[in-house]
Amino acid sequence: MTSLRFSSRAAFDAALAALPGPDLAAREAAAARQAQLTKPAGSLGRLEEIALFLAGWHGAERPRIARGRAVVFAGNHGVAARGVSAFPVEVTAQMVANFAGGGAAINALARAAGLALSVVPLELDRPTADFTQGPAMDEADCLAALDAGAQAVGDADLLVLGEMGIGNTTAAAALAAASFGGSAADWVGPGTGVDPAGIARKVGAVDAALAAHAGALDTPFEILRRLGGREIAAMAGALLAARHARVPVVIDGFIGTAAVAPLARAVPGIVDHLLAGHVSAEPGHRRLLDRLGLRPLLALDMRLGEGSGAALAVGVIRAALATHDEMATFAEAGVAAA
Ligand SMILES: Cc1cc2ncn([C@H]3O[C@H](COP(=O)(O)O)[C@@H](O)[C@H]3O)c2cc1C
Ligand SMILES: O=C(O)c1cccnc1
Repeated sequence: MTSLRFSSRAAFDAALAALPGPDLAAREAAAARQAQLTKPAGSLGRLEEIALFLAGWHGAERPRIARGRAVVFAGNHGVAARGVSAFPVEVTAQMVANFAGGGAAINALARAAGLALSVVPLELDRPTADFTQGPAMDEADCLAALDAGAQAVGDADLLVLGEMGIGNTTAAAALAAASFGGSAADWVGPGTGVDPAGIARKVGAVDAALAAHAGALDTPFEILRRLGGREIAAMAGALLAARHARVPVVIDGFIGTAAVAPLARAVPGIVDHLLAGHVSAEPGHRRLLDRLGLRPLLALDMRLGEGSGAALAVGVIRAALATHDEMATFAEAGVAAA
């Protein structure tokens, strides 16, 4: 269980500055076991790396996922009023109702992956401010969202982070640009499917935001607060709290990855307990994963969000642990080693 609370900006900064690492002895023991399994060394490729990753964060030679959980955070964005999405803002709340009814893609994918699902709507009736005009959130708002994220980790032993928020690919592009530089056009993409005029409005919004906040985007907290949204800050809070509880996290698409960007710019090692579930079709996503040094597990041309690609990748993660746990060693099976 995580007990981390983001009661102040200083508490957030302190949590980011003191990240625990994995249990290296457990990781070593898992590597020693891998070397004895009945296969040429390295032949299971990244499945072997995933098993070692889980071993380190779970502190177990043979890690198991018993309490996998997907959490979908939802928030509304003032910048959506600038015509940056193909869909109206009402869809955020309507999709939250759909999640509750079990009818969204993430419901089906979480069930298929054996994940519990929680949905956390964050003040949908009170959109964040339009960040082209000023900060998206005040300090208390941003802290409340970070804290909602931390509380959602619960007793999960693998956490999938998802989001729902009409307009949030524009916020994600702004976060990526503020964290890693480049022009707005480098990070903006079609999102839900805007036309070229919509892309131009998105680029205009991101450029306006970068100009409006120039000189003030100097810390992870300020980047999140000024350019993020509640669901994005909640994902950041969740992954930071998960780190302190040594819970590995699977991130999803462009928006979920953008939540990591401000933290990683200041503390690159924040990505060490993360797996990138997939690379989405949103063009900025691959670029952002590259900047973070994360290699996606899947590439299926998905561009949905909700945690959908990350939930799908849990099947690969479970398979990696199954081989690690269930395969016989050379000695057990009487197979001649190299
Ligand atoms: C029905 C529907 C379900 C979704 N589920 C996730 N998203 C995705 O689309 C939104 C981001 O795209 P944009 O920035 O273009 O608004 C986010 O809510 C994201 O999760 C959805 C979008 C729609 C329309
Ligand atoms: O990359 C994503 O997750 C994504 C892309 C487009 C729209 N919603 C989400």
